[in-house]
Amino acid sequence: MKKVNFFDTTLRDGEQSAGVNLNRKEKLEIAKQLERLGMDIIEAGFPASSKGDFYSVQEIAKTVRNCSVTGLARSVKHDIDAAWEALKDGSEPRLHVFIATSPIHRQYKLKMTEDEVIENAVQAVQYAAKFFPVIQWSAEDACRTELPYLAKIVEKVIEAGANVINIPDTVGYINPIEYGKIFEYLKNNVKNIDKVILSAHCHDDLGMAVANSLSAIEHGAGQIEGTINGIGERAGNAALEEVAVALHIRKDHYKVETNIRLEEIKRTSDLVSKLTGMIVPPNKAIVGNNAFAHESGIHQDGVLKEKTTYEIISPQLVGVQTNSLVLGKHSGRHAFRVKLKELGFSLEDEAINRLFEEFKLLSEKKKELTEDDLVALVLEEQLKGEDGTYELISLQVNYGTEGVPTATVTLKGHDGSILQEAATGNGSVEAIYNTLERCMKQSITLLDYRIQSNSSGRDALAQVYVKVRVDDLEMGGRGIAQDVLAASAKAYINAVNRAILLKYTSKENLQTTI
Ligand SMILES: CC(=O)SCCNC(=O)CCNC(=O)[C@H](O)C(C)(C)COP(=O)(O)OP(=O)(O)OC[C@H]1O[C@@H](n2cnc3c(N)ncnc32)[C@H](O)[C@@H]1OP(=O)(O)O
Ligand SMILES: CC(C)C(=O)C(=O)O
Ligand SMILES: [Mg+2]
Repeated sequence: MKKVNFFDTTLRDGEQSAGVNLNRKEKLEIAKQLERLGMDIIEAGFPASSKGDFYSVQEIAKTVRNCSVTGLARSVKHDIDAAWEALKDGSEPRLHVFIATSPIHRQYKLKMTEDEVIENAVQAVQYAAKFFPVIQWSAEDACRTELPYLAKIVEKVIEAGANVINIPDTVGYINPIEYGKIFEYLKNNVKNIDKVILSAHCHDDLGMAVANSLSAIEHGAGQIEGTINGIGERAGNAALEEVAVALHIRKDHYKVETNIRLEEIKRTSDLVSKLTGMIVPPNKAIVGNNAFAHESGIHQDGVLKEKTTYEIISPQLVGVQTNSLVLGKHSGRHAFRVKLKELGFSLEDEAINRLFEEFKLLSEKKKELTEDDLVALVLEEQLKGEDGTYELISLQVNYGTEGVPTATVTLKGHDGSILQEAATGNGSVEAIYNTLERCMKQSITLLDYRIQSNSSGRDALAQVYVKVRVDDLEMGGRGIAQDVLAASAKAYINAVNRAILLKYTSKENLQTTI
């Protein structure tokens, strides 16, 4: 099977992402991980561009031994000299020299004629060949270059000693069919093209970088350039992890192999994201947090019955521990039941059905329900199951910075009677507790009150723990609700109910602490 080389430019083109700046240590750490990932070539930087880049490239070239390390240079002696100095101690020093070939770049940027660009490119390659065993030459903006001219300059640089010819889509302009045609054209119109490796370097301005890279492979490219997570100048480069996994999953179609150790992908992505500060969108293919998450009931049911119904990539293949069934408003009973079991609850069907209804109601209010939310739901259900004396029917709190907080509570008593009271307090919680005390006609002392968010986010459930003394008995109670005041009321009622139960029914098995 034909082998395709992977050329990673996370540390060069990737670092050209607006706002990204990696120091030497960070670059080295990423380079080592790229080596573990099985990259064939690492473009470690642009040595002539700054002292920092020079020393980073040098250190990476000296450290990384299992892949070829390269550095970028313009077609000027100074850049090539700097690259040689930085790379000469590497295991396979390789130069990446480039010049723009498109009419727009020739005319406006370089201010050179067609012939001057060719002369410049040839001289640069000839000069570099004195030092470097391997030279990659790139036609910047190749995809907006006249094809006969592109073929002409490629032929000349091959003659001058280039070993790899890169056809970049510098501005992300091309589409897969057109890109394939460029490779075909060069194969048919350039002398000695079969003596070099053709390379693809795609940008994602129109969202086609990965598709274009795959098309290049179909049309003879032996090397693919890109970055981890697709970071890079403007909209970024082709995401190498996507190309690698596409080649693996669709081996039947592409029929090529690579050195990439797919199980290192997630780790590499996480590291690059952490060190560059470029956050991976949740829906990003392969490495996004949602890439292996199923939210809708029908999909979850399918995946539970047979993973391949909705998973073409196994998460473990790319180093993700497991897929996940995210419970939200689109989820169904199958996934709900499995999740509860995973959390250690063995519940009767009836309880599950009851909980599922509550879960659906809650999921209307909350985007995603976390495991903590589910535990809270079950515990809440279990609290309800206790044969308590009081049950909260309704709660109304009046609070304003200028007024006195007032609470109105309706409770159902042990005999089914409805109790309604109102009272004030220094704060809303105190007003609620004063009102409850009045409803319950007991002397209750609040000993402890703790509140915590059950998960993260604005819509997290509130969990309140209280400790009360009813007569001489101390008892803990817990309440969970979306609103902190409702959770506070529930916790208080729960504690009192437990104290009463313990006192009058001698339920020894009731826990006194929570
Ligand atoms: C498509 C790409 O990603 S190419 C790589 C882009 N990466 C970078 O530019 C990052 C690093 N760059 C830098 O640090 C700086 O641009 C440097 C150090 C390379 C050059 O800085 P300066 O000398 O101040 O030049 P500046 O960047 O303003 O302009 C670039 C010059 O290089 C010329 N140039 C651009 N590409 C090439 C090339 N391949 N070969 C020769 N000259 C080139 C431009 O025409 C311009 O020349 P001019 O000064 O005669 O007009
Ligand atoms: C330097 C070249 C290869 C480049 O990054 C581009 O053209 O996008
Ligand atoms: Mg680029």
